[in-house]
Amino acid sequence: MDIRINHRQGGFTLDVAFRGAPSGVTALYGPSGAGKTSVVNMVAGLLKPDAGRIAVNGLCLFDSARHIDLPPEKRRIGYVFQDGRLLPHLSVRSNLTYGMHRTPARRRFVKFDPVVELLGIGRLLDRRPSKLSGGEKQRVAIGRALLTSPALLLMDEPLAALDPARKAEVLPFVMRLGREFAIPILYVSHALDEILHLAVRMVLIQEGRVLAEDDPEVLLSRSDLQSHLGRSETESVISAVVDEPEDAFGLTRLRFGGHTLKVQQFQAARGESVRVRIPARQVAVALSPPRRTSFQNVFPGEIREIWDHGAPFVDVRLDIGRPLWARITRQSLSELNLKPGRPVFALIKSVAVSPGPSDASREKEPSLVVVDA
Ligand SMILES: Nc1ncnc2c1ncn2[C@@H]1O[C@H](COP(=O)(O)OP(=O)(O)OP(=O)(O)O)[C@@H](O)[C@H]1O
Repeated sequence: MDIRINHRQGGFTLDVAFRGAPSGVTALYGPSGAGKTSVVNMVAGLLKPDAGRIAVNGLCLFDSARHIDLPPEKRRIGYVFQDGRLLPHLSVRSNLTYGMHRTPARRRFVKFDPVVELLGIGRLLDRRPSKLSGGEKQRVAIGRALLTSPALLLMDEPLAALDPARKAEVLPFVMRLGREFAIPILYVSHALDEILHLAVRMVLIQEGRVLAEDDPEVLLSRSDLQSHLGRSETESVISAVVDEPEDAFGLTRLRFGGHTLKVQQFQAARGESVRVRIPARQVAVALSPPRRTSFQNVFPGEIREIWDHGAPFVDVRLDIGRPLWARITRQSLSELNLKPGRPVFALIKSVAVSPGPSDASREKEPSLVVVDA
């Protein structure tokens, strides 16, 4: 993706540029009113930018300098809206084929049966949308968009209208999309949980501007972005792989950057990719390797940054091969004389594990599992 947009609407100015990931999910994340839907509508061709360029997979959709502005139906884009927008008078099957027949047969690379199977909607084909649950409607809407064989799938908060149970029902299907179809997905959300399940890349947008674009793991480790992430507490996100689903002590062992992280056993397959979320308050710091301790996870590292946000505690960013935040009191900071560059040991207590976006083996519900070790 090559997206560069300048646009004014009322008192709001949009001035964004980002590239996104060539495949998998790129998340557009930001607070309400940041301009996310406007960006997606401009990529879809529903709203015309004042200036800029929008290209996807080598196809130029809009270029103000070259006077290119393809109409929506020529853009090869699938759009999944928050509210599904199925055609009420048509069956599920006809809603699906309606999308398919919009694309000429020679350009169709997404086939009906695999989509129906992937989304688990085979038994719904003869029903009308009014006889579907919210989660089922969204799965059909995703199927309809996919069956247009798009070069890019736009998903604007596709889970936002669903209750937590329906959200958990649909999320695994979206996860599978990203890895089973080589179609890049631009996914709008203001739920970090969703992004950590799905996104290989994250574009942080605020007040019509891109603040940063990177792997979510990297963005979430940056202290300068913490106040823009809408999180109530500092935490680190580390990608890891399941090394041993159940060891001799009934723990699951995860591997990242040469380290082994032991967590309470959860259902996982060896080699599965996961994202581990570690709240800063679950990490302690020691100057020497603690002996005879109940902490299972102790990693050597170095202090990189001390982030003082004016509270009785400070957040310390460690480098243990990956960035890791620890929350300590001001008293500990002073007594241990902690400073950037100082070698230390990180003691991790509790973490939460969720399936990562690149994992192709997991079919289970991806709710976060909170585990202690
Ligand atoms: N037609 C319009 N005319 C004038 N201003 C508009 C118009 N449409 C949207 N805006 C303004 O543009 C800004 C960006 O809106 P947009 O819907 O793109 O944000 P968003 O990040 O998608 O928000 P949300 O998460 O609430 O959907 C907002 O300040 C909005 O009020």
